[in-house]
Amino acid sequence: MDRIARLEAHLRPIDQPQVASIERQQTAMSAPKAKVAVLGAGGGIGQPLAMLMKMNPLVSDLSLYDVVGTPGVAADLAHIDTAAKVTCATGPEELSKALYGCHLVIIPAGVPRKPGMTRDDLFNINAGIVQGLCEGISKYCPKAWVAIISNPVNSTVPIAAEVFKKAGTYDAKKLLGVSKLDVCRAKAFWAELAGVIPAKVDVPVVGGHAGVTILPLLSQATPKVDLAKDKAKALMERIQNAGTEVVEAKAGKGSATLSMAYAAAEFGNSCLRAMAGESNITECAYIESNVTDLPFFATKVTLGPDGVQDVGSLGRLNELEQENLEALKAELRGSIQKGIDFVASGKAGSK
Ligand SMILES: NC(=O)C1=CN([C@@H]2O[C@H](COP(=O)(O)OP(=O)(O)OC[C@H]3O[C@@H](n4cnc5c(N)ncnc54)[C@H](O)[C@@H]3O)[C@@H](O)[C@H]2O)C=CC1
Ligand SMILES: O=C([O-])CC(=O)C(=O)O
Repeated sequence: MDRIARLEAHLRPIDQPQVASIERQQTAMSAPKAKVAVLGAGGGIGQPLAMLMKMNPLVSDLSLYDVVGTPGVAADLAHIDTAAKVTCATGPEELSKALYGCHLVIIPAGVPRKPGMTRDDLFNINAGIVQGLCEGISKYCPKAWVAIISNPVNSTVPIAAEVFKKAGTYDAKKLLGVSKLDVCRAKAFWAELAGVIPAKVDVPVVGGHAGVTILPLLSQATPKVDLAKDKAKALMERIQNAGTEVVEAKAGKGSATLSMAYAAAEFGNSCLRAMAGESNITECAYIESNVTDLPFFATKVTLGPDGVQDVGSLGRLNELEQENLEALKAELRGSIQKGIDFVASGKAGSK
């Protein structure tokens, strides 16, 4: 190769993948550093969620925790050439290591449904798991935002609140039940109906995260689609039963994992963007609320640097939605109380 050819080779413009990789690294370098923990990282949701968080440039440290299987997931993810540094911890004696210094903790730990079960049937196992993990959070990262995926969300979020209250670390603005998958489903189904791409769709979903407590506000969906009452009712029921649709299709092999991982990664990204000071970040989330007479309720919220900044109102409901709102209250109230009573009873010992 002569001198000119060597010089040309040296000056050859870098290719697209290289540019993308450099841009990712630059974004990550200029972004605030966030440590994110996934508790239940070895599971059906935990693994793809951990991968999606590994790809998020706002994450500097990704902490993977589970009672089993974490080293394999961590070794695997550590070979992805993104900036987030992966660490892993296994079992309660390593929980402190997993949580120390975390800004955001996402919890998909616990058992999933099998066909024929309700989410509430998971309470007996998952309530204690969430309680134990939240006791750890109150000790090792009491200022972290906490996003709870473990079912039954209608009860596990009140459980977390009670644990934090007992420990004196409760900040209602930073405790978020992840109901985003209901919004993803509502958007996917509405987009099909409206004949547009889901990115152009908005559908608020309020209430809770189980059966009839899931209340999609189709009258407020955009773009507008004129739906007869029976069609709107059928679509509302499809959204309410969408989790069961997946449980049945998986026929005993668990519940939604990939769509949930996607929803949680998007939700986590919103939390990190808000934490970093970006404004106008909105999500639907199940939080402590005074929008209704129930102590916890999912609505649209605006996230700010310190957690929930504004809680959206319900807006105008049509007759069908108003009927459903009244109908869901008894079940949701019962699930909330069940969570509160569980912690008060001291049934699950602290770890
Ligand atoms: N909020 C929502 O929209 C959704 C919630 N879920 C819920 O998410 C939970 C997890 O579902 P999958 O990932 O499919 O279940 P999975 O069984 O595949 O994974 C759960 C993981 O949690 C781990 N785990 C159990 N006890 C633990 C503890 N004490 N500390 C840390 N990790 C622990 C298990 O070892 C396992 O790796 C279930 O409760 C499910 O109902 C599922 C889909 C949607
Ligand atoms: O249905 C389940 O058990 C899991 C879940 O919460 C969902 O997919 O919405």
